Amino acid sequence: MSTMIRVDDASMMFNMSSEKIDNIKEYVIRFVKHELMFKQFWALKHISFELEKGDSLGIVGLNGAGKSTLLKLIAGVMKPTEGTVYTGGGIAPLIELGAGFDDDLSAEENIYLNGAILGYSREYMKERYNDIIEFAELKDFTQIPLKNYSSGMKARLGFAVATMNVPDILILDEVLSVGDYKFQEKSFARTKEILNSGATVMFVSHSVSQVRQVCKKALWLDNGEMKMYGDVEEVCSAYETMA
Ligand SMILES: Nc1ncnc2c1ncn2[C@@H]1O[C@H](COP(=O)(O)OP(=O)(O)OP(=O)(O)O)[C@@H](O)[C@H]1O
Repeated sequence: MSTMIRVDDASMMFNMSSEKIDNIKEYVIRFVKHELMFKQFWALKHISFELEKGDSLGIVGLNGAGKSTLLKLIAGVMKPTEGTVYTGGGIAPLIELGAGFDDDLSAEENIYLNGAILGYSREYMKERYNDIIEFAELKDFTQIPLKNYSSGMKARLGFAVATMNVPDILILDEVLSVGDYKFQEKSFARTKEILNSGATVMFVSHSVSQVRQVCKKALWLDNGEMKMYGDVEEVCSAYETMA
């Protein structure tokens, strides 16, 4: 089996300003004078695990436990302060759906723009276009600027674009709770399809039942530390009774 994700003793530290500064001028003066006071905050501490092709890992934990931070390290959005993160394939990070969209452009323009950013040709995107619009259920809204979309419509478009291909690694941060009930079922089914095609999936959700349905393994994060890692049922039951 091939290793798709390897996290080796990764820790993430943020500098938090420890005093309240009300205006930018004072901030700049203090910055230049090296008078800014920072407090070190470790959002993740000594995280290690390894996932192979086809593995699915759910991450559970209370608010602020470090779940999204861990996904951002895997997606390459941030580098760990200490330790290493290895990924072995193309990643579809669904962290903030529609983050790459331009609100002044229509859905059609955004789809082609997104395709271009991801390196796909116009012809290729033309082939995928109808599938994307159909999946997002936006047939009657393709020419409207995204600023006039509801947040659910935007999220649907984001999910449809991000999952138009089966990636090697799929990263989902609370995205199966976007859209209405019907769309949630559809996006859930597509996630299962992607998993069944052999992708490696990392999934963050506050819904423990969704984690159980999607994942084989689970990681319980507690204040940035690995509280428990292993079989999804064991970790989720412990989390439900102890958290
Ligand atoms: N860019 C940042 N700068 C400073 N602190 C940050 C930054 N990003 C995250 N944090 C802090 O790191 C901690 C972990 O945040 P994170 O978003 O990973 O938690 P989470 O488990 O995903 O929480 P939630 O369930 O509420 O979404 C929090 O205390 C948060 O305030």
